[in-house]
Amino acid sequence: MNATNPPSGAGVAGATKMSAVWPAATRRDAQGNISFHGYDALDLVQRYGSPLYVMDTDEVRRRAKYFVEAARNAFPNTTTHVSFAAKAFISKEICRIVAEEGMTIDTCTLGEMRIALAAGVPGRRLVLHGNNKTDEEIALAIDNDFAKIVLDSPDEAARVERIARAHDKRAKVMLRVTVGVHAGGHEYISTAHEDQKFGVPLLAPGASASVLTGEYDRPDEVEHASEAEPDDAPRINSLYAIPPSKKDRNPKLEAALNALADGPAIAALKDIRKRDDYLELVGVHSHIGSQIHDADAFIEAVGRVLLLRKTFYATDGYVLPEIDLGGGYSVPYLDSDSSMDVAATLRRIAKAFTAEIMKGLPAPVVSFEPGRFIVGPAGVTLYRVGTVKPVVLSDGTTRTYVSVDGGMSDNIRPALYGADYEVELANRVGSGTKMLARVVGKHCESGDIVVKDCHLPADIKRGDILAVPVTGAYGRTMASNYNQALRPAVVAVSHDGSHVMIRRETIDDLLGLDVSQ
Ligand SMILES: Cc1ncc(COP(=O)(O)O)c(C=O)c1O
Ligand SMILES: N[C@@H](CCCC[NH3+])C(=O)O
Repeated sequence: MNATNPPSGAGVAGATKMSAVWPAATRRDAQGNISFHGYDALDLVQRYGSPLYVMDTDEVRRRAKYFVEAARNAFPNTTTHVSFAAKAFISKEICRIVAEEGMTIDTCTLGEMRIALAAGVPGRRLVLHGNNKTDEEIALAIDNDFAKIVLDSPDEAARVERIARAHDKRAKVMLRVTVGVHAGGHEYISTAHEDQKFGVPLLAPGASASVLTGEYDRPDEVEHASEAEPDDAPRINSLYAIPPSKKDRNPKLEAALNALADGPAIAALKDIRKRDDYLELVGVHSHIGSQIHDADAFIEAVGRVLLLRKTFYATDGYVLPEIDLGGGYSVPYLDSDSSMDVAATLRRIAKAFTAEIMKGLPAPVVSFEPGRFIVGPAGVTLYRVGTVKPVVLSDGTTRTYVSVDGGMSDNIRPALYGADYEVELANRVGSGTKMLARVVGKHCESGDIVVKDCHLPADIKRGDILAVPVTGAYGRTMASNYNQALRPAVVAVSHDGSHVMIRRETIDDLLGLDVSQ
């Protein structure tokens, strides 16, 4: 690797560890310099320019390993797959790192597919998602024998079948379902309620989701459940291997399975099965949202997916080999945020595979698709301070607007979701009492905020370096050229050195796109 400035911060006397929202190898020395694996923020900016995304690749590796092992430990008796959601961050180097740690990679556009393939990740370790895939994307996935193509709407099966037939291949497909669980950090990142664009609903319009909620393992209790009185001939023929007596039937489970049997998801699964020559149905997929803190939402979702699997076995005798439970695992952005215990959450998910819901069926392969959890906390953005402007507020207090050389073009999350971040002066110890400040970008929007409310040293000045942690996910990948800003470089830092992972855009890049005469 291409080592740059000699490590300083981590080794020097007085260097202290930062809070939990910073990559583990971040330190601050007695002079106030923040460093990553010993590489000072100021030196990195001087060498690679500003703004600068810093990606701690050791941290990415550590987090990938952690998730893969947590999944394996939570499900000791079945195969688990963990796929990295490349929409959170993608570069060839990150693809290689997560692949080395045993992950597959989830892509959803031609660009993501081509980068992952260019990294040398074989198609059989790639997944294709997307609610509006092009024929070209589908063809590339089929050509490269992708591990799965996740069908997002009922009509997609016919399209994929047609393209598979043209390539004389059998495509491995999953169906993405919307399980009706509302979860996630913001309305825009919640994906499993009915009124949005992803997936196929489980239940027919008007059917109440309450039929899918609750326990199925307590026949004594459910026997008295008035909404679920068993009728004489259960429609779900193969729910019971041997028809039981009325008293041994599980009316709540039957009600759930009957409702699912009438829903769009089962209809779509049946349709896929009809195309068996060219489509191999490998499972169902559920992703309920992103930045989810509440483990209960995952538990509710997995219960519904398992009920769907059971229903399809009962109606069609087909055992769906795999269930993919998507991503969405939250990370703390602020020192005051609690952090999700992912290993404990995965163990709780495993417990949702109750005896009654699994009865008569082999355990499926269980898959996950974390994005933010793997890369979010591994990234820090460095900015140079420009204009510093105190503004007197209507209550007489002062807020100081600290403008930096980036903004919503390198991190859209505050503007899009109202996301909050921590920020630290990274190149010296400030003096004076801390002042109320707002870190803003250089774009022509008043919503161009980097950190909405923070306290910064009163002597903050032009040329200082600010560091904003937890920007490794959905920063670079959602960056734009608004105001013709040049998207910043991504620099990898690790125990092994620092080097450019993605180069900074140049004015020539911009001019090169404008082909008008
Ligand atoms: C289908 C799918 N899988 C995985 C992810 C990754 O989500 P996260 O980064 O929250 O783990 C997303 C994004 O929300 C997604 O849409
Ligand atoms: N882009 C979002 C999350 C959505 C993830 C993709 N389904 C974020 O920055 O938090």
